[in-house]
Amino acid sequence: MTKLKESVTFEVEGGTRLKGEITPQGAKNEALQILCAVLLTDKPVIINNIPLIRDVLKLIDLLGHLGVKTEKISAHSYKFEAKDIDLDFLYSPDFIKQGGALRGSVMIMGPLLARFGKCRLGQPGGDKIGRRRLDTHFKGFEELGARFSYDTENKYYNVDATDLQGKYILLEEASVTGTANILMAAVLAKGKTTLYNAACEPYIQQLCEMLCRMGAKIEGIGSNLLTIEGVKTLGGTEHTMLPDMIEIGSFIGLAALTGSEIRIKNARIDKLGCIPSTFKNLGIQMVFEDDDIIIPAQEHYHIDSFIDGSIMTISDAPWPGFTPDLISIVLVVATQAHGTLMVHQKMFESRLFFVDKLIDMGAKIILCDPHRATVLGLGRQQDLRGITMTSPDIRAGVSLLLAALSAQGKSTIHNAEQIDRGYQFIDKRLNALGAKIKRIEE
Ligand SMILES: CC(=O)N[C@H]1[C@@H](OP(=O)(O)OP(=O)(O)OC[C@H]2O[C@@H](n3ccc(=O)[nH]c3=O)[C@H](O)[C@@H]2O)O[C@H](CO)[C@@H](O)[C@@H]1O
Ligand SMILES: C=C(OP(=O)(O)O)C(=O)O
Repeated sequence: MTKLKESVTFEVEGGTRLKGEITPQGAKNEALQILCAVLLTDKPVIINNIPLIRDVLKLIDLLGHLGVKTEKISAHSYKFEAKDIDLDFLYSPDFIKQGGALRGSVMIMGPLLARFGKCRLGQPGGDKIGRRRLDTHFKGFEELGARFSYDTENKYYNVDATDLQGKYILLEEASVTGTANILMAAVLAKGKTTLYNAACEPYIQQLCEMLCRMGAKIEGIGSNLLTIEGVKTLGGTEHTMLPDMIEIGSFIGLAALTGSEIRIKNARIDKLGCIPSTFKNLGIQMVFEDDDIIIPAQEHYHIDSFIDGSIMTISDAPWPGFTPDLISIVLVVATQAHGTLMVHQKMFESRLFFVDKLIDMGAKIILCDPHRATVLGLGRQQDLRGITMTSPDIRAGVSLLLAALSAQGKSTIHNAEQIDRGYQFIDKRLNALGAKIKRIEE
């Protein structure tokens, strides 16, 4: 496995037009679910199109410590075999450290509970973007008959069960990782589980399809009502990750903000939901050719108004609404549009604070409150200027990178390892389009 550097800085020379083709990586959030699902069987599972990003590498490492055998088949394909699982590892300090390094680790709980009757976890990591409670996960496990306890002193979540029993569960929120976790527990529970208010992002749809290929019985895939008929065991399978829709949205934003012509290859346009139409609302032109998205070089783009003439608002919502993970990108793209945009980040309360850096770069943004920002587009009458900044989270980080690429002069982005959590070799791939990004690692 690639050795990960602790600290990464990007030095970016901005103001260059980019041109060329880029192929999106496999989806980060899907990969985290799919990798956890290998724990549900002792049979081999082959996974293709694995993005080689920080969070995924860390999860593969964690699975290895749990006893999952990993074999590299090719650059992005691995074979996993969870035959001899070492549950003692759950009680080691290393486990707490490794689990705490990413959000996705929380999804080992459902599979381990279902297959071995217990699991524990310290506070999972992930973006610091506001409160990220796990109540939905644990209430779901409890509904299936598990006992849950929280060790407040050591901050451990514990679950155990002798038998999981299917039932009707109404989730209190359509949590993405929560749905994945409860679903993975329910596939091996006795009898029928009905999950209502389930998340239905493409990540979850892909997980359901993988589980069905392993022998699970799931109906309602793609909806918020999943019906699961428990089975005794699951077998092996082969799974291929979808292209990362958040990367695709980021590349659409990159092309618009830098006035560049970019072709995004093999985008699985059928799986992008309202992402393309949301960027179209910002005035960004897109041509769909086969499964590629071509964004032509556009000097100017004009934000639409609503039909009644009122100011365009873009907000996040559970799927099929607009994903919260693209809100920061939409915001940065609006800084050079013509017109005004209200950005409403409903889910997370600390995800918009990075706008102070954009304001320092010359953007006109009013942060109305932690959830809402109004962007007054500069319409390229004034360029952003390069500055030194620190990336607070993955999506803010990539938004700052986009801003730096469009700005005049040099920008320095510290804490860029945050960007590496979700974007594979981003500097190399964008430099191949003509960007000037220098990676400094310590
Ligand atoms: C590893 C992974 O897959 N991470 C994704 C996952 O995180 P994760 O699964 O942790 O996020 P959740 O879906 O649980 O919830 C995210 C936030 O939205 C709130 N919430 C959620 C559902 C809802 O109907 N109403 C509501 O307000 C929650 O209270 C929470 O604050 O989903 C998030 C929401 O799409 C994404 O930003 C993350 O990239
Ligand atoms: C919030 C995100 O990731 P995580 O849930 O892994 O922190 C994200 O991918 O934008």
